[in-house]
Amino acid sequence: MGAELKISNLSIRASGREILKDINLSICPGEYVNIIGANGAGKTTLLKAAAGLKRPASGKISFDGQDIYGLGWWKKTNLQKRIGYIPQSAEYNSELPFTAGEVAAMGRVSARRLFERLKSEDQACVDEWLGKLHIKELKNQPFSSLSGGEKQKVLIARALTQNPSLLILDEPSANLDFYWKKEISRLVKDLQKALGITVVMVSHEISAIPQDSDKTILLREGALAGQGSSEKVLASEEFEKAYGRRLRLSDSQADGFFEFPGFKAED
Ligand SMILES: Nc1ncnc2c1ncn2[C@@H]1O[C@H](COP(=O)(O)OP(=O)(O)OP(=O)(O)O)[C@@H](O)[C@H]1O
Repeated sequence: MGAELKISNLSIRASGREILKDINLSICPGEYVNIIGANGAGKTTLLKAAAGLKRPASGKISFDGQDIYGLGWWKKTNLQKRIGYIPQSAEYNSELPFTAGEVAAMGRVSARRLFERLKSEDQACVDEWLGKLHIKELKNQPFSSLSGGEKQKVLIARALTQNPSLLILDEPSANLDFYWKKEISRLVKDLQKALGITVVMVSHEISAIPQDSDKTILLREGALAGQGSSEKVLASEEFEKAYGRRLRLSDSQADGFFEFPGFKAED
């Protein structure tokens, strides 16, 4: 079952600067939400705050009605176990000497106490997800030797073995080729449908936004510049202000994703 996320009057400061300004958002259980915005708009900061990793200067983030930053550390840590967070690829150390199976199994560690050995059912859970993501044959391969798309799948497996009710992904398609960009988004969309989990994904690629997403959120210079259906947000004046380019949606695409060729830049 997906989690509900409510963000009220959220402001975040760093180095004396306000990098998120008075953000108000409501994400319903089981929704698939895209976050877009130009470089530096505040997308990663928003995701980190939602994952319990960046304390607000003011405002509140509620996860299923619980104020994340109002909880004591024990309750907060337990709540965070229900959040699968996949950071930007630049933030994980791909040279770590682990196999793909070991990285995926890290998600199960959160279900156990520190230093407690994983049980056979944990291993079965890891195998199950590696199988569902079609990467079982990579289990004993060093993580560092995997391709970008394979690494992303392993990190998704790690998040899913945690059995999350909220999956947060920060540009999972970055540095991936055209095929993998869509493949990762399609995979996450299928998982959201099948498991009913809430998904919040930052994407720089319009072609990685599924047309049947529930909502797209546009950030500009740390502020909320738009939210609603993807069609509405991508065709909005606010989008033009954020990206300096106006897009007009033309025919929808047969494969269920927006395509750059599906947009026509207006002169
Ligand atoms: N710890 C910090 N100290 C100072 N400034 C920060 C800090 N963290 C983030 N910022 C600034 O806040 C702004 C938003 O950063 P953030 O990483 O959230 O943007 P983003 O929208 O995810 O960008 P990108 O698309 O480039 O990944 C940027 O200008 C960044 O330099």
